[in-house]
Amino acid sequence: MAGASGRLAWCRCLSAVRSPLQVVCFPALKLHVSGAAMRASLKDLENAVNQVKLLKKDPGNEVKLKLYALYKQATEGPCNMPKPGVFDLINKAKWEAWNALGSLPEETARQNYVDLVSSLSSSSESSSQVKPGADKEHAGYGTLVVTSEDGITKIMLNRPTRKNAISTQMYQEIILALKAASQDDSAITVLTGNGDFYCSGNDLTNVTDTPLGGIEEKAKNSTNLLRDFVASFIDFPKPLIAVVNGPAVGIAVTLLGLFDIVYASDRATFHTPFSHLGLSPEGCSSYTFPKIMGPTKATEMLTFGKKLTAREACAQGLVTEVFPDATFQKEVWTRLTAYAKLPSNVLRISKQVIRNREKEKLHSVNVEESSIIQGRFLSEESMNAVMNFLSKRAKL
Ligand SMILES: CCCCCCCCCCC/C=C/C(=O)SCCNC(=O)CCNC(=O)[C@H](O)C(C)(C)COP(=O)(O)OP(=O)(O)OC[C@H]1O[C@@H](n2cnc3c(N)ncnc32)[C@H](O)[C@@H]1OP(=O)(O)O
Repeated sequence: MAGASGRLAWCRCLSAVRSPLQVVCFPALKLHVSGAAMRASLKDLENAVNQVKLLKKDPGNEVKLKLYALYKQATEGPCNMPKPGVFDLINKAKWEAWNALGSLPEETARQNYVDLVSSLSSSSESSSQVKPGADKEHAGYGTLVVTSEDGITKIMLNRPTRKNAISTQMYQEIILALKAASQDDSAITVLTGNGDFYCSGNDLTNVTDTPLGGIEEKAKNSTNLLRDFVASFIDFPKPLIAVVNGPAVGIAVTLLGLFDIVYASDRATFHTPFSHLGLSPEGCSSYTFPKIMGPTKATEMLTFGKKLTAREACAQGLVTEVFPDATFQKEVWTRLTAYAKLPSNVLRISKQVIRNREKEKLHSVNVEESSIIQGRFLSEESMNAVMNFLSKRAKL
């Protein structure tokens, strides 16, 4: 176990390996209006920030630094940070890019940011499958696209450039989207991913923003969030269907045991590398997986990280049916549209008859797994594994 000071150093180290694009992609928009005469509006800036997330091609470090600097200048004004030390290469590069903008007015920085993103977007076709402005789209989500149509509420994970990794914001938004879907008039609810992945699991950079209370508080907050997140799947009252459009990793796989139907493209794979990350099973998988596939197959997956193809996952009962990737979307949505025409009350009732007697057990498993994983977050094994991942992806 690392000591408290070791943990603090570790957190600082993690912050240092964030790439500029990451900072540009996931800023909490702390905007303040600084004048009436603006060209690009605050909304334009927000839209541009969202557009960056959909860029298909990595724009390269130079452009990422430029975006970072313009965003900081547009939202906070001239560089106000002490210069990082010589060995803090990434933060130093970011500081230099921001500082180089001198006293450039915030409005100009905002306009330059919007122009730069617009030029990048026109040269890089968006990888989104989302039809912008689809009229049944629910507004207000930053990491999801939620639509309701033909009796189906579709919750689409929408961070394709991060393989739909689940950031803290995405955990919170999924909880909200499930709550809303449980109360809307759709008959069924679908979870799927935008782009080539279904979901790459927990966003491993979730650990980098450590609160004042330190890593212990972070682990406690994260565990509470994880527990509430999983509970919202356990409690979901109507048929919940996973449309697994590509590879699934970690918590995106374990949760499948709580879905009512799982349809997968034959391109999908199912991988839970918990031991490699020093983590223990979550999402009630320590209970649902042995029930679904038997304890030995569950152990191969959850303890030894064996990756399954879609057909293997189907043979083991984790997946309901596998479709060829070329016809996956068409076949699945045709099927689901027909299912959603069934009377919605009886769909709810049937789900509850099938699932309710397990609910109490699932909640107690969730609480137990969350408490065990809280200890794992703080373990050296887990910290080292996350550090390795983040160091490898730091490109500066
Ligand atoms: C102490 C507090 C802790 C807070 C925790 C919150 C509570 C919940 C915890 C739940 C327990 C854990 C559950 C899990 O889900 S464990 C599994 C986590 N996921 C992974 O280990 C996958 C990691 N990613 C990969 O292995 C590969 O990226 C992947 C196979 C998914 C794709 O490989 P590919 O080569 O096709 O693509 P890239 O690697 O180039 O990926 C593109 C960019 O996306 C970034 N990426 C991908 N996955 C993640 C991820 N999970 N987290 C963060 N970022 C991710 C990747 O780094 C690339 O970014 P860059 O272009 O900037 O390099």
